[in-house]
Amino acid sequence: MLAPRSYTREDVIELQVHGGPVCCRRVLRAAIEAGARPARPGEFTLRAFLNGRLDLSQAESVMQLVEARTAAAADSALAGLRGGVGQEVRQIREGVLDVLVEVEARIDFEEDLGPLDTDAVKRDVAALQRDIEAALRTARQGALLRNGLQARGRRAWEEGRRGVAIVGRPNVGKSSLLNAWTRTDRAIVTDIAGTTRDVLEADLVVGGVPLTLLDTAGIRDSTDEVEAIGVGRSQAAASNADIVLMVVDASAGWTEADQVIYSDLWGKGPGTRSCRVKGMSLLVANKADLAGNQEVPLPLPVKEAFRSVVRTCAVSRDGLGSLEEAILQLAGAPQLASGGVSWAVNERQAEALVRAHEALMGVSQSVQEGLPYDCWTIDLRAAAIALGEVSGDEVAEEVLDSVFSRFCLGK
Ligand SMILES: Nc1nc2c(ncn2[C@@H]2O[C@H](COP(=O)(O)OP(=O)(O)OP(=O)(O)O)[C@@H](O)[C@H]2O)c(=O)[nH]1
Ligand SMILES: [Mg+2]
Repeated sequence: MLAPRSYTREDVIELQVHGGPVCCRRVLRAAIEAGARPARPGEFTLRAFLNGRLDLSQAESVMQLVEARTAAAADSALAGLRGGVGQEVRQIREGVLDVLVEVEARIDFEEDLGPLDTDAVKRDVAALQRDIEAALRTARQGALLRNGLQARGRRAWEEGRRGVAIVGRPNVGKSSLLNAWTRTDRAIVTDIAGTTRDVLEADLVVGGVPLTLLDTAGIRDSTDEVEAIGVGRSQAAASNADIVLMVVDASAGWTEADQVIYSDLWGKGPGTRSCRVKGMSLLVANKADLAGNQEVPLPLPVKEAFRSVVRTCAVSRDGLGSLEEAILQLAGAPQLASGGVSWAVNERQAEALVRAHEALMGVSQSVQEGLPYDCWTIDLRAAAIALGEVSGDEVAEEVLDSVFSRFCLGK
């Protein structure tokens, strides 16, 4: 007799995914025919099988099949196919496999198992989609960091390439910030509102990440033709930037003019359809030296729109360190430094995450439309395979081929 615990849950799942539905059902059927019995009534699922709650003492041939697959999984591990794994993605994949197992077991054994809890499947799939979205966000942050937050040349940002845009109403100190930050006097600074007329760029390296700062014309309604063109360019820079720093005057607080700019650029807030800013947003309360210790009181939606508020004084350069920290934080640099997202900066992997997400959309649709379980499992399997490509759990084709030719599983 083979001890049921001589294989791991993961091994059987490997069998489940790569052996395909036929193989998986064969294993379950063989187990049942060989006399496997559930320890709890009604628990005649592959999950019970995995958790050792099916009595498999009679099912020796089944265990041999399982062990054959286990050997294949071990082969692939030896071949280094699991190197550089993203733990988050592996967990998502396991979630997908759990759903797959549940659905697949119903294909042949619904009468033993009772109906599938469709609502639970919907909930699980939606949660898995959210997890993938989070992983994608991390991936994009990684890509952002790797490529740098750059925009080279005016044409570059006009064409949609991006950087860190400094926007706000006239005279709040945007140009002074650029000068202080880059330790230059590139931008003209005066106390006349409307000094800056055009987008001005300066390159900077922050924590190893190259940034292109874009100083912009103060945004306001203007009858001056040149200024109005400049304002249009400020708005375009804000919509295309990876990060938008909205600068306000800390000593004046949140003014009506700030609110007008906010509503124009952020609409009903980040992520809403009315929002023109696609990048991440930070609020900079400049002229902190004139504001004492007073915080800038902000309307709640504004507070929620900006991940953080940084106080600066462009004259003394105070607060620039905190500003740099906040930017690196936004760009995901701390995780990158600790190795957490190093897996995520690969375009191919991000593409696989998108594929997994699309496959799960397919599952939701199949559930919604009441399509047969076979349709659900096709997409669930596609999602698992795409995620496996990222986590390194996907075994190479040639390994599978050799397994099929050696053991004739599932075909
Ligand atoms: N006390 C104080 N004054 C500042 C600070 N930052 C800028 N200023 C002054 O504010 C005035 C406007 O500064 P700018 O940098 O030209 O402002 P801007 O936002 O670029 O203005 P526009 O180009 O007109 O949109 C100048 O007189 C600066 O010296 C600061 O942190 N503290
Ligand atoms: Mg200026």
